[in-house]
Amino acid sequence: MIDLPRKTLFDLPDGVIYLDGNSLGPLPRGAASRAAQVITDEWGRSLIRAWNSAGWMDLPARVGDRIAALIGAQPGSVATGDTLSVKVFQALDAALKMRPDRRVILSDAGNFPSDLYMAQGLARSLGQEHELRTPAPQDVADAITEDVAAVMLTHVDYRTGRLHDMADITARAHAAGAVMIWDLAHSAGAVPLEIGAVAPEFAVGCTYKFLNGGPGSPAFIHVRPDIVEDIAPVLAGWMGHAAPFAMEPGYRPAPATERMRVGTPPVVQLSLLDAALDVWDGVSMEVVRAAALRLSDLFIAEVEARCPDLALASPRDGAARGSQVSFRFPGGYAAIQALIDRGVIGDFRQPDIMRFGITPLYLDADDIRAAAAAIGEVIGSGAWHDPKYQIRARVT
Ligand SMILES: Cc1ncc(COP(=O)(O)O)c(C=O)c1O
Ligand SMILES: Nc1c(O)cccc1C(=O)C[C@H](N)C(=O)O
Repeated sequence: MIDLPRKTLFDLPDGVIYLDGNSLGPLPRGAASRAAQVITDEWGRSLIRAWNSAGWMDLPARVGDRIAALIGAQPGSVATGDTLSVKVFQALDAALKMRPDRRVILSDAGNFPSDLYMAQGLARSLGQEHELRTPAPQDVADAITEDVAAVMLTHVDYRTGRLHDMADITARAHAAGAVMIWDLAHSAGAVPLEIGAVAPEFAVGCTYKFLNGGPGSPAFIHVRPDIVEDIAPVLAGWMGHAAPFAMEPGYRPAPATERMRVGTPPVVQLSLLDAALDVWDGVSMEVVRAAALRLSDLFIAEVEARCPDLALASPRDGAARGSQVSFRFPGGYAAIQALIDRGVIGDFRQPDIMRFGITPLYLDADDIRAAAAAIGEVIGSGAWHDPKYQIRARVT
């Protein structure tokens, strides 16, 4: 088993402590050279022949199997491609069609906006007969009533890092006759997952956060193998067809989860992701999780000792927290800008959340102490009051 951290596998700029891998993972060294090879050799020299000669055609399924291993799902049960928002839409449409007599989509008020927007858009396209319920995250378990068609939740809350009890909620959903969809955006590569054992009907996620696949890297969708053959995909694209190159006029779904593919795979991004996944070789998710909890507890203690004005927004109990730590602070936006100026990169989420990703693949205790010291300096000195830190960037 390989020890952590694995900093040498990442190309991080000097002088930066990166606490934003929960939004965009850093560049794995192997990914840059693989991109060069795919672009220059495969695309440049092999041209269209590369679909066969460089294995581009098999890439989506191969990468899907590597993700399946990281989320505890069966080989062949994960398809890759598109964006997470698209995968949410596909999963929710399939879930609603599995429960045609029910009209309620249950999510929570902390869910990522795109997931909620997708549910709203889908409901509109289905004639506005469905109701989207969004109780507070801690009230979801009790809100799973027998009129719920689909429970659609993000496992780790993007703002607070609060973790839903996946096994308990899935069991409750199934007991109530509802279909379960988990969004693993902030879980895949962050916490150990046993999707096969927990057995939700669907799990979706992105690969540019803790899986370090790069900006815009493809999303994934897992469909439980025993239901997949009954799914008629709403986005019936040719790459989800049983025989794409037969060019038949009518759609016939591919066997198994491959039917959730839509169009041409993003070959360069998939190749980058494939290379990025090498950093997990020989790494146990349990070891990553234990290290993340140690580092997170240290971070909380160090920040709280220096900054009484920052209020912990994440659960104090590590078992109830994903791989991020968030604090509430009214001047949070400016404080994050001041920290970025000092080489400590975290991010801000409305209305007052300072958010820090804890990623043991490339962070150690010295980084955590240095980051906490910088936070103490920015808050304690009042440096965040500087007008230059109040200017809002387009992407925050
Ligand atoms: C929980 C969650 N769901 C959905 C999304 C949207 O993903 P995408 O922009 O890849 O569609 C994100 C992040 O952007 C997210 O954090
Ligand atoms: N996908 C992003 C993007 O294209 C630009 C900026 C940020 C993102 C993110 O992924 C945000 C992220 N889902 C979050 O938890 O806030």
